[in-house]
Amino acid sequence: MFLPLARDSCKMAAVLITGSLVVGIFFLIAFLFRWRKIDIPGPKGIPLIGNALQLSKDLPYIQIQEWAKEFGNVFKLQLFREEVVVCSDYETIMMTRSDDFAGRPKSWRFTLSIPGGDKAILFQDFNQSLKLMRKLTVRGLKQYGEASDRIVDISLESIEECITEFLSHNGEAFNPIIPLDRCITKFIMNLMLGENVDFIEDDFVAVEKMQRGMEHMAQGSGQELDIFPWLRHFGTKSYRVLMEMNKAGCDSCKTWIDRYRSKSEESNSNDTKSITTVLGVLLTAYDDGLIDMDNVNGVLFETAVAGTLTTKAHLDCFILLMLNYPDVQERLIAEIQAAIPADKSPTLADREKLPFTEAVILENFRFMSPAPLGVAHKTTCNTTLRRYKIPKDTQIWTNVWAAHHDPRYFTDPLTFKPERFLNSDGKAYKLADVKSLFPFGVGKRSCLGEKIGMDRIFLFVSNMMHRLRFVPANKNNIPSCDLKTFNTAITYQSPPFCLKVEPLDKNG
Ligand code: HEM
Repeated sequence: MFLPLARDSCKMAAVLITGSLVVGIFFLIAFLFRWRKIDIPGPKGIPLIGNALQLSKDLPYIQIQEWAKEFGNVFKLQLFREEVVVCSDYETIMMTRSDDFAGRPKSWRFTLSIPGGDKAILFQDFNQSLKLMRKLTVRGLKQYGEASDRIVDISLESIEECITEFLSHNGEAFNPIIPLDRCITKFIMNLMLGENVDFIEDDFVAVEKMQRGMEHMAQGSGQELDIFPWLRHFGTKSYRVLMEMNKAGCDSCKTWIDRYRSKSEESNSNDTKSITTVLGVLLTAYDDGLIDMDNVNGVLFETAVAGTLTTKAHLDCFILLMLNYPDVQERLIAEIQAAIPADKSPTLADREKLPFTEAVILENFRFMSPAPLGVAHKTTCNTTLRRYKIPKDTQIWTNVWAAHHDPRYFTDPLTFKPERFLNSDGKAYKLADVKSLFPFGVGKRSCLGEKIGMDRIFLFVSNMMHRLRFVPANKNNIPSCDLKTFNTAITYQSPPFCLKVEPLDKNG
């Protein structure tokens, strides 16, 4: 009685299992191939992987510029399951300024590794919470009015320390990157915590760890978690590394908050909770129940990283440019020495007197484009770009480097030529006037540290060139400022190099 029934059930089970497997495989293939949904031309990729392996890891912006020549200034890349729309010229990039393009794609590797995940700014999607976090951070950075003088003071203090360290080598060769890094990090720490909270060696080590972690991820480490987020449930090695990064970041943020709070209590006042520090503003919002600790940690982490890596890339390149273009350096020195007395330090009020200095800074921004591919955006609704329909949630990349090297806007674009930013009266253009130059991004997600970044770079360049001259350690082997020799990971990192400095006396 039971035997035929058992055989039937076995058959039934076999049919069900096979059927489920077939359906499962079908859905898996459909999921992996994700049938093309955006009708835009682009380079042909290989099944499953798309163009991921064709995209140069070190020079993606140059590779993308080459594809743009073949497929146009709006084209599509397929990166595993993800379709990415790339904009490669000034006009198209300007079209992405609207709210339609102000989202951020979800990146699991960044979300997992950053304290607060995507609840801060850089990786948060376009929503009310982002607007609040941007507003609070801008208030904390306080870049205007009297607070701007404070930024100059703390900036000059860290630059002075860097100059002293450079000069302490007494004409011997040294690697400038560590003192430079320290100068930039100390400034950002002061902005975040206030000058009352001491900057200690551990802070420098912590920020450096955060920077390295971000660079590794930007270069692809943990990428498989973006493609297959479910892998995180299996505790893979990448996942564990990202979680360690997250923990280290949270520990540093906690230390900073504890130090800040105890300084507040020590002085028995609200002095350190002043609205002119990023952490002060965030903690007030936290205490008022407007935001949670993930928001606070996330902004601390992002300010520490976004505020240092980009400035460092720019200044690192500036030093290399001075070694490679000694005529430009001599003209800079001559301008600064003539305009600023030897016993004074250049300040922001001296900008008008230093047009060539301003032009060198703009040309450095154009020449190197510190974030050559910007930071990926995402469409917030179904929209259009030129003649193409772009669905909601599509990733958008902007090739800022290509736009900054477009011969229609910048003649002889591969040459470093600061004069291009001087008008016929010898005055420098302002960044806001040069529409085709946008190193800080465009639209609703543009950099909120733009003013601080610009002021700080001006103070660094003018004060350095007021006090010293950069000289190659070996005149027959000058370190290259060719970006092809640099690592690219959101921003650049030059290979290590050495130089000498000469102090400038009153006559330069
Ligand atoms: C040379 C200096 C700097 C450069 C070239 C630079 C460049 C950029 C770029 C290209 C973006 C992406 C814009 C986009 O998505 O369209 C960005 C975003 C951002 N930057 Fe900067 N940055 C600099 C300095 C700073 C500083 C000093 C801070 C903070 C103190 C800062 C904080 C941020 C933040 C929080 C974002 C995210 C904005 C958002 O997603 O809404 N940056 N920056």
